[in-house]
Amino acid sequence: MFPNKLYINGEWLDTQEMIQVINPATKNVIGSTPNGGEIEAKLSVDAAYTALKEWSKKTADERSRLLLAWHRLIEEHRDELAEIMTMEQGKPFAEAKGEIDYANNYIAWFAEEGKRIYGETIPASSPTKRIIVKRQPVGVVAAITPWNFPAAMITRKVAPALAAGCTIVLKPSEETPFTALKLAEFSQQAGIPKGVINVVTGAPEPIATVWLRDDRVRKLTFTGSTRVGKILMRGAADTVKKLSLELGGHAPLIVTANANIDKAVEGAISSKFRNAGQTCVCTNRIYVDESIADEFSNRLAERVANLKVGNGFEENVSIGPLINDRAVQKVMEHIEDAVKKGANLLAGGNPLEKESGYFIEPTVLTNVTDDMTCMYEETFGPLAPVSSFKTIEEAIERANNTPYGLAAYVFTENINEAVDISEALDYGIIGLNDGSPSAVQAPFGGFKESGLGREGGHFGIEDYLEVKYISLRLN
Ligand SMILES: NC(=O)c1ccc[n+]([C@@H]2O[C@H](COP(=O)([O-])OP(=O)(O)OC[C@H]3O[C@@H](n4cnc5c(N)ncnc54)[C@H](O)[C@@H]3O)[C@@H](O)[C@H]2O)c1
Ligand SMILES: O=C[C@H](O)CS(=O)(=O)O
Repeated sequence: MFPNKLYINGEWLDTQEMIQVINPATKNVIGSTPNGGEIEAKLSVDAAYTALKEWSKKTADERSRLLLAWHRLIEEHRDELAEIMTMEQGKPFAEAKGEIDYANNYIAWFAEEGKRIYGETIPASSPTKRIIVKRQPVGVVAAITPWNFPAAMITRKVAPALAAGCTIVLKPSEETPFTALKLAEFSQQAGIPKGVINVVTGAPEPIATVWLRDDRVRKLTFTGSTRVGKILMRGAADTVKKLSLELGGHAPLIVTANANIDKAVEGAISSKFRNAGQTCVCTNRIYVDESIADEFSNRLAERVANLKVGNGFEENVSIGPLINDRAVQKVMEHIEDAVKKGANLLAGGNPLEKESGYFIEPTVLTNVTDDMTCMYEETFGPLAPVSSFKTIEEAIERANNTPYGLAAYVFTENINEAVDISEALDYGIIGLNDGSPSAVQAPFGGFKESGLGREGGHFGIEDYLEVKYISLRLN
């Protein structure tokens, strides 16, 4: 079930050292993958660079047909892929199936988008000149991805890269390598030629160092923490690589006095507790108008208390385990810090010894103030801190007071208020009465220290293209 070899140049390779993979719901070892290093990292660039010439010369139709063949295999094996994902990442099986569909929709979207890489002609100032603008593939792309979306964060990069005519070397998270390797297996079965996609599992630093230093790698695309994003940004400078960075977030959710409270509660549940609160766009702090703060908090706590926590394969489980012990500790530190500073615990608040997995109760805190760690540090767990505000201006100022700028949420039934607040928030993604804004058609990405560039939609292929113009002088 679990692929346990690297995928380089169409070959499945072993290494002497292996890295164990744990099921976070049981802490059992479910398999292991090669601990690839410098040698494998260089081999992967050799393969991608060799494959680039043929792959970039294929027509957009040819590349599209191969991407759609890959899409069909993923569709056929959706449940198998979802089972692997729940085993290695922990999310509920239904969420895992949803992620496979979401990931696969990126492949379908970019299989078509590759056919719309248009150029243009520009009127020249001389009658004997013509100016022709072309977009061409960047070249070899290095991709490094996180554990929280083991499929979607990969296809959101691989699909546009291949559609644009690039080839790619990919390092998935050491926590969740199997989904990536299984996707690679299906890409091979789909007929995507050797060297176009290469997957190197292993410790991140040695692999990234080789890729950053290799000037044949012309672009780095990274999804993960802002801390690591900054390390990679510095490393990419030496060879001036193009960069796409999808980094951390700290989403505010604003509920005004004009909100539909039931809609706001459901929006808070979906934006906060998806993937046990382990998404980059999860609500991290909730600001509620003081006139409805108690009513909102009590309804939210009532819903949260009914969320079932457990192994992702159990029926009706909404909250799976966190990815590891450090993640549980971080959430507990945020809860303890807030309570010590005066927050009230309205629901949850404890680790759960279920099957000895990394479980924690979904938690609601009220009477929260901005000096509490959870109000400025990414929690990345099922903790909903609620703070009240007096004026809309105050809410906007507090919501924008962060180095992050990925997602924000606004709940109000007043259209003028909705537009005013949405336009004043410094975030790349605004959920307006919508707790689940992510969509393959839309330009996903953030302001400030949440990243550079956009993934998804027609914006998402631009970052894999170079623009050149040809100045033609006629006789
Ligand atoms: N903006 C987005 O689209 C998005 C999506 C998912 C996750 N994230 C963010 O990712 C974080 C959680 O994911 P994570 O824990 O996997 O993040 P992480 O930064 O710890 O790891 C991400 C990837 O980087 C690798 N890595 C770690 N240290 C590295 C180094 N020194 N050099 C090179 N690579 C290194 C890891 O092996 C992994 O593959 C959160 O901050 C979350 O907000 C952002
Ligand atoms: O964790 C960040 C992902 O981008 C989540 S999603 O795209 O909103 O599903």
